[in-house]
Amino acid sequence: MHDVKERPTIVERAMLIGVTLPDDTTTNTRSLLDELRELVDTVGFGIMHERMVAIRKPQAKLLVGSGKAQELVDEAKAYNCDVIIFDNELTPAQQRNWEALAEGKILVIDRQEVILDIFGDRAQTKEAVLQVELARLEHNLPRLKSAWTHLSRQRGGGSMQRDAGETQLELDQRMVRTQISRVKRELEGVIQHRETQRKKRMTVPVPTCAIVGYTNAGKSSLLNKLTNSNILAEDKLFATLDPTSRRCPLPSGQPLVITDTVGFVRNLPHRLVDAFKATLEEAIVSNFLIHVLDVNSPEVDAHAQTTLSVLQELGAKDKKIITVFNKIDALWDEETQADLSLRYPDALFISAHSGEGLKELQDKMEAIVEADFAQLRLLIPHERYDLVARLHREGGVRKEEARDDGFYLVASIPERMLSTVQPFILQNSQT
Ligand SMILES: Nc1nc2c(ncn2[C@@H]2O[C@H](COP(=O)(O)OP(=O)(O)OP(=O)(O)O)[C@@H](O)[C@H]2O)c(=O)[nH]1
Repeated sequence: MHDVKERPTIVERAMLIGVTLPDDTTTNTRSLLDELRELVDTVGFGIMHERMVAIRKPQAKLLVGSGKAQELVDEAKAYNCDVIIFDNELTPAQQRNWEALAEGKILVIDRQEVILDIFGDRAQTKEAVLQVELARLEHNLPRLKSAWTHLSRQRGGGSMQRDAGETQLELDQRMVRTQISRVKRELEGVIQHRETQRKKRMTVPVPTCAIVGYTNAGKSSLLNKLTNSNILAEDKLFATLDPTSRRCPLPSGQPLVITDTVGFVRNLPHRLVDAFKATLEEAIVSNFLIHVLDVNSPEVDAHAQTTLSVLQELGAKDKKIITVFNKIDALWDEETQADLSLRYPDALFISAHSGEGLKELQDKMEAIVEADFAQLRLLIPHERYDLVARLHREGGVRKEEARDDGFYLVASIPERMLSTVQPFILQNSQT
């Protein structure tokens, strides 16, 4: 777009603002800003000043009253801030009004934009990259008149001209709409490809589990720990898995595929829930979930709530969930554990670092797979009793039932034997 011009300074000095309403009882403002602070740190901005503001009623123009807004802008200037970041969501008009109030000298954004930026940096698969691009374009479209479009543009030193004429604005809007259509088309292709891959994977019904939870709870660490403790020879069957999915057989030899998912954050912008559907979709289609919580977080209940409500939005809340409180090695307050055990009676306490509690976790995982994975049943003819004997030797048979027409075995097939027994798998059999 030709209306991009150099911005004189690189944005790096930020003022954080959290606005609360009287009925805002979900969590206290201090912790709201704690989280925003972490997000802003992640994008590499220095935080010069923070303010929490309580208001009675949101104002359409600036969210807070004009007098208060002026006071906050003056503070931002006094602290030499280049950017004001709101924990609250701002409408495009409010964003413009704030920037006008700061005479175009201060960039005004909200946490959604910060999250978009972080997700943009983390997107790895082609689909995730496209999804983030789409979310960003849709976010920018109603803000085109604004002085700046995006943090990364900022950091690169460019920005969008504030005084673009109406015609130029319309041109820009059309261009963004065209880009949106292009990205959507590309996405359709990628999604179709993923579906085909997944169907291929489903032809051998191996149980799957997704690790979900708040950002920084230790999901990736847990996946690594579980995987390292179960080193397995290369298996071509799963060579096409998404990079975040790994084979992770249980100690009994029961095959299992575990997927790491994107970390949740409070008020995950809706367009980002869509954007990361690709990763989260693994949670929807998996057989069960491991919900990881940081035992040391003072906001652990709010985090649990956030994760469960996003799962609900995705239609995955009725799945079996194993709740684990991670980082028990770093817990200094024993009362916390006692209190959490009372409130989350089924939860386990683990440490992805020290390995504490992992055996219990794996036992629970085995129990769920055994109970739920009824479709992995084999019908083996009498004359192939050698195969049944081998399954026994390999520790793979949990239940065996002799039937008139053959042997009926339930679940727990060692991964190395999957291709051997595949012709005998009874798919979707509930009998
Ligand atoms: N003390 C301790 N620290 C842990 C443990 N597990 C993870 N951590 C630390 O917690 C931080 C976050 O861990 P990750 O595994 O990256 O967390 P995540 O949930 O995958 O984070 P996102 O990728 O942001 O969603 C890292 O600094 C880990 O070293 C644990 O059992 N004990």
